[in-house]
Amino acid sequence: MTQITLTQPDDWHLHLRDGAALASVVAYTARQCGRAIIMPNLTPPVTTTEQAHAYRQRILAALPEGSDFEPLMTLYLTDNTPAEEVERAKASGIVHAVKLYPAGATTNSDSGVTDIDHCSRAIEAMERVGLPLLVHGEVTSPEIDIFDREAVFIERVMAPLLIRFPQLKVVFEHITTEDAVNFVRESSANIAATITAHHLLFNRNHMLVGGIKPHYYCLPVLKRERHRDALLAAATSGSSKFFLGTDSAPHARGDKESACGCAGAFTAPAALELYAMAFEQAGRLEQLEGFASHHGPDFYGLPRNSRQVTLVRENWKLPETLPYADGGVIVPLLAGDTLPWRLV
Ligand SMILES: NC(=O)N[C@@H](CC(=O)O)C(=O)O
Ligand SMILES: [Zn+2]
Ligand SMILES: [Zn+2]
Repeated sequence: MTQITLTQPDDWHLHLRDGAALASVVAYTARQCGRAIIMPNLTPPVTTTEQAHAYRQRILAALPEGSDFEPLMTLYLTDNTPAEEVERAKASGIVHAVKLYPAGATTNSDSGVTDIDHCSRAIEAMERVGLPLLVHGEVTSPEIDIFDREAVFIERVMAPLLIRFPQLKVVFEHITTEDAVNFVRESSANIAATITAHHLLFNRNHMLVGGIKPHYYCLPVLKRERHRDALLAAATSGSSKFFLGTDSAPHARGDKESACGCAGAFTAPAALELYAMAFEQAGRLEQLEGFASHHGPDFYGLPRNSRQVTLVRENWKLPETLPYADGGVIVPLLAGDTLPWRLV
């Protein structure tokens, strides 16, 4: 195959940041995707519909001239999110989901949920109005090994949550384990998952063998090959429960290449190309369109994009660095490497 034409994809999990950082990264996604679910973990986080409105305006203002990219906004769930805020969010038409970060689980999650029991009324409202809950699924207890945090979350938080709120729409975000794949497969149709390109392409050896490579460090952390295999099988299976969410998470080079480096892989500049590499590796390029462009909008109850995009088989080199906020630079994942597919 030398070229693939598919319905334009959307990114169902994206970090755009704010201010100068936003201005330096938004065009990469706008070039590839029709829409993206925008993560609310700013400092301070986006906890109200009013803040989501204002953030959406800043994103639109940062878009390249003529772009019709549509940011789909989310609210950051806290211990104190009132049910009324959920209703306001749904009524706004611009907020498409609410994001659960367990407090302390990941970048900018300090205001996250300390105990999901504090959120019962808000979650009950989401279930009632049909606003999906997006979940960073890791426990944060210090005694739980970082490689086990997703599996333990399923048992302690996710499974009980779904029993308590059987109609709630849930996206298990950026899943990284065979445990999560099986859990989502066996759950009802209102439970889906996003999978990143980096978790489809890499295991923890890529991050740790031959020297520690901070650009591969993200949360949930890369797991062993057995888990990557399960993720690749799920993504390429044709199941509508699995769809594209890059979790592209920009951090300045100095914040990654550091004695205490930030979690997050910056994949937006070559997102679709990276997914194509993974699907080709599985011998399932024909399943890319469903995963990238159909399953997400179908789950969210939105129309599929009407435009098409084309990938051509053509080697191109990802730049070593790209300009970032305040005169700094950012290093995309696979910087300096040659990729076999290129979006035209
Ligand atoms: N994935 C990451 O490693 N980092 C994300 C946060 C997140 O999605 O958990 C970020 O905002 O930098
Ligand atoms: Zn996360
Ligand atoms: Zn994320």
